[in-house]
Amino acid sequence: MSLLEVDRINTFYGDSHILFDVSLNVRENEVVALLGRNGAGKSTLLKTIAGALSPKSGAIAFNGTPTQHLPAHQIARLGLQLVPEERRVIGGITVHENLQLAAMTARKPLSYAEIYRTFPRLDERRNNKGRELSGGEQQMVAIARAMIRDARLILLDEPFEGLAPLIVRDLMKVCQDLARQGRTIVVVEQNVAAALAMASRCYLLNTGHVVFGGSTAELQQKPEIMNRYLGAAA
Ligand SMILES: Nc1ncnc2c1ncn2[C@@H]1O[C@H](COP(=O)(O)OP(=O)(O)OP(=O)(O)O)[C@@H](O)[C@H]1O
Repeated sequence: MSLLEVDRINTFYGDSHILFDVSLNVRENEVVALLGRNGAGKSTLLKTIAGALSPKSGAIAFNGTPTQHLPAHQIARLGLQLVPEERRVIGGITVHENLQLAAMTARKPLSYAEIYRTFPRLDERRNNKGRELSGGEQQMVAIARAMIRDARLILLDEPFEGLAPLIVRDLMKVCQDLARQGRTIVVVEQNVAAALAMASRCYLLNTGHVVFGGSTAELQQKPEIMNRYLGAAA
């Protein structure tokens, strides 16, 4: 059974129709990439899955539970966490306090030791304020917050944006380790090479339609699709 099943959803902003009959599925322990040009609808799709937006039609099931009519906080409690593009690390409190805040809203929080084992850099910086962190460290806090809430499925919206290549490499490894430890990841990323390197499957969106769904190896063997829908980014 799939951990996440999205079946022909249609999402609107007011009168603007953004997602058209979008379907996808994600199995446990996978890293799945969502690719597409700016404005293709990738963030809208993540927000719809996380319950921040409600689809006008279609169905979403997380771990067998229909979620398309549930509010975001209830979906989060089922074990699905969205790490938004803007990261939302609180600048005036320390790294550890940011994690404590996340743990407070968890049903069964993970131990801090486990988080700091995954992110030794955050252990070193645990007493630093959020605003003192680099972009990469802030992204680590954002992912660590989803982890501490013991999320089974983590949706990452452009996690590598603005980060140096070495940090991107470290974060890619963390994401793959999380999948090996039993978590599942859906990642939206403009850095197509990084996304394809860490994911086993991918979906390609174009103006709100899924135009490809399959293994990353399969996509890489179709340069015409890569060029047509990803252009220079590929
Ligand atoms: N709050 C909003 N209100 C109205 N339209 C929106 C809103 N947010 C996004 N859109 C529109 O929805 C479409 C899809 O945007 P979305 O952010 O999902 O794309 P994306 O693939 O994630 O692109 P990007 O990489 O630029 O974030 C775009 O045409 C965008 O202008």
